Amino acid sequence: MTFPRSVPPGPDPRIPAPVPALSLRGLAKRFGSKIAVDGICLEVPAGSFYGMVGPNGAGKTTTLSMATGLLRPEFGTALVHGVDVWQHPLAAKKLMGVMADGVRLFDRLSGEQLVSYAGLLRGMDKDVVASRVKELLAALDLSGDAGTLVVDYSAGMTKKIALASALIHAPRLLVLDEPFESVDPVSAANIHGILDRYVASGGTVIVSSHVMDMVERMCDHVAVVAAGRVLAAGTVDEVRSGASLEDRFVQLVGGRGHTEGLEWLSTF
Ligand SMILES: Nc1ncnc2c1ncn2[C@@H]1O[C@H](COP(=O)(O)OP(=O)(O)OP(=O)(O)O)[C@@H](O)[C@H]1O
Repeated sequence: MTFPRSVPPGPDPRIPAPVPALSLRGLAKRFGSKIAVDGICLEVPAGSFYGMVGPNGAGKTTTLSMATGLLRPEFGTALVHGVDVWQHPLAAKKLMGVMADGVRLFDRLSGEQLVSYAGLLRGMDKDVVASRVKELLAALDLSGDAGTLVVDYSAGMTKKIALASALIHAPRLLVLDEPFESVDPVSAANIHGILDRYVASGGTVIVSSHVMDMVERMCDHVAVVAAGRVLAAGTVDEVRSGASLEDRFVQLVGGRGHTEGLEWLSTF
């Protein structure tokens, strides 16, 4: 008599593994003697809402800049949906929408002109660009300031117009460095809604943020980065492992700084 053989656990080898939206392999960057990014490896699953958190100077912006073709890595590779960002930058950039932190916009254009320019630069039809610009400005509550020069926008408005420019070509992957900084709560909720819908329809979002609470509410995956390395990465539940993300973050990153030596602050 023969017994049926038990099926070994694990993925079916006949089904190819899904290609991650972003795959970082050993990315590294030094500025002088400062190691900003120390061989970061990260897989961002397609269709995920991925948060990258870390203390000031952790290497988040440097990592995202290397991942999106803005800063050449010293070592390592970045693949967007399997396309090497540094070997095939045009193909990779077609798949991405990027809102970088601290990169200057063409701020002598009006908001409407800037977003239109972003669409036309990507070879989009001008009528499609015009209708999408209108919809994006309305969704981000910027219709009333469509004709205002970006140089005269507030910090939050500038974030929103940069986001509109990143969305205009309907990319498969959105990389947003600090998208909520300076943005008011109503606009933040609007942006959150837009991003949720985008992820629900199959897009992937990566956001860097310092706001743990927001990342915990918004993201399904998170990576904690410090000193240019990934300390923990996975689903939000895996990373926080029963604690709040903020507590887990403090635990991983090494606790709060000491405040001794500031006695003079209470001598007024
Ligand atoms: N252009 C540069 N020249 C010299 N050092 C740099 C440069 N850019 C970044 N660094 C250094 O690299 C390290 C990582 O900086 P990075 O901006 O990537 O951190 P971050 O995690 O984005 O920080 P924050 O949360 O404060 O924005 C820091 O020590 C920073 O001083």
